[in-house]
Amino acid sequence: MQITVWISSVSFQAYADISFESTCDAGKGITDLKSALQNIFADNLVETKEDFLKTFSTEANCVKSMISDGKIVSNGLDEHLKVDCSELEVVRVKGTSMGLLYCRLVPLVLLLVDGSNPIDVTDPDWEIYLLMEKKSYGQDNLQKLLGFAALYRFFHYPDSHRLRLGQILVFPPYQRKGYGSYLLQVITSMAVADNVYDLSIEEPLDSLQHVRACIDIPRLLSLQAIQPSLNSVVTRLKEENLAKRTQMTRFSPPSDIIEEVRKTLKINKKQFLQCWEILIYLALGPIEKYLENFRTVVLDRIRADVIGKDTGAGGKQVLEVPTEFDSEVSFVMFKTKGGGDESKEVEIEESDKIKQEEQLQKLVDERIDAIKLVAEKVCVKSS
Ligand SMILES: CC(=O)SCCNC(=O)CCNC(=O)[C@H](O)C(C)(C)COP(=O)(O)OP(=O)(O)OC[C@H]1O[C@@H](n2cnc3c(N)ncnc32)[C@H](O)[C@@H]1OP(=O)(O)O
Repeated sequence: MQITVWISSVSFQAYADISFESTCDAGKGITDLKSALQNIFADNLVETKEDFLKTFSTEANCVKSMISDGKIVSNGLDEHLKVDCSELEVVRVKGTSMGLLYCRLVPLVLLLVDGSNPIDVTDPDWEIYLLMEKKSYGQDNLQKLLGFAALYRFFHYPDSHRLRLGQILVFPPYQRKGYGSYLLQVITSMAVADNVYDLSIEEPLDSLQHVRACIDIPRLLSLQAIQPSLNSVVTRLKEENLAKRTQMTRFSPPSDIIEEVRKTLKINKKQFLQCWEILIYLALGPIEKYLENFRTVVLDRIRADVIGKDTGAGGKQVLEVPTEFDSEVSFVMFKTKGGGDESKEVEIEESDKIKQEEQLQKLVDERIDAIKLVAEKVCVKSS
């Protein structure tokens, strides 16, 4: 059996072409493909190929009409971009028009955004940002939708808002051409212009985190306020030998700098701490001489994040332990020797310690690889 699903890049309606040589019950009943497809595509599934083909003309202007009350938010962006932004436009839509359009995009969210659930289109605090290509094709002044991002606006006491990006998708034919970076840059600039409290991203995948860091690092590099703290960390790392340290050292930025970064660039603390490591890496360049010290900084931070959490209660401690499997379900429970809060000593087998240390080292390697990728990209951009 072969199932080919066609999705129109004009109307986002779909047609499923199902072909098979024969049917065979084998006592288990015949799988109801229609309801399985319906769960994903809902009303977007067109019954016949003929009707599907017709939608290319009947629905040619559907996106345009659904976003007619949208607001263009991309004007005035002047960053270095891989794409020609004169042909692009980001349009913000909310309310009913957003709901109508988003319902057409839900199948793509379910199929292409890992672990994502559709947003609640009846909640007025959701807004979507559509990445449109303005180019006209021949006589037709079609607007092509290349991707979108869904953002939630939270109230922040007493008089501000926080923006949280819940979903971003650049449609497969347009991925890795710089469109995702463009869309995220527009959203970032808008967060600054609107003076929101901060901009965060809900459980970003590594690929998105990379794009985000490539945007935030140049912005941070041009913020003078962070330089003195960064220089003092870098000087210490160049002068000290951390292999001889007697206790874990944190090289985090001071809290007033974290606050300044949030206020000026709308980068939240979690993201700034991620970027801080990349900034240190860049400032240590050429890194080879200081790589061991840098590894120690990353190791200590990861160790504190993963193991340092004091979750003990009633003599028990639950430690998150990274594994090859789903990180959310990987943990170990220890019982403290004293049975009370006063004792933090845990009964931990020597072999477990070795395993844990290996896993930590693996996380450090992965993190340093990710940092290198961003550093290379940022250096190419600025040269
Ligand atoms: C909160 C969430 O929504 S998390 C889920 C994020 N969304 C998804 O995963 C859906 C599928 N993916 C996408 O829609 C897109 O690939 C996005 C949104 C992640 C990025 O958009 P793109 O237009 O592809 O990004 P762009 O072309 O600007 O890429 C910038 C860099 O990111 C890196 N990158 C992009 N995709 C990937 C990937 N899948 N794996 C590793 N690196 C990647 C590349 O290094 C790329 O640039 P380079 O090739 O020039 O080095």
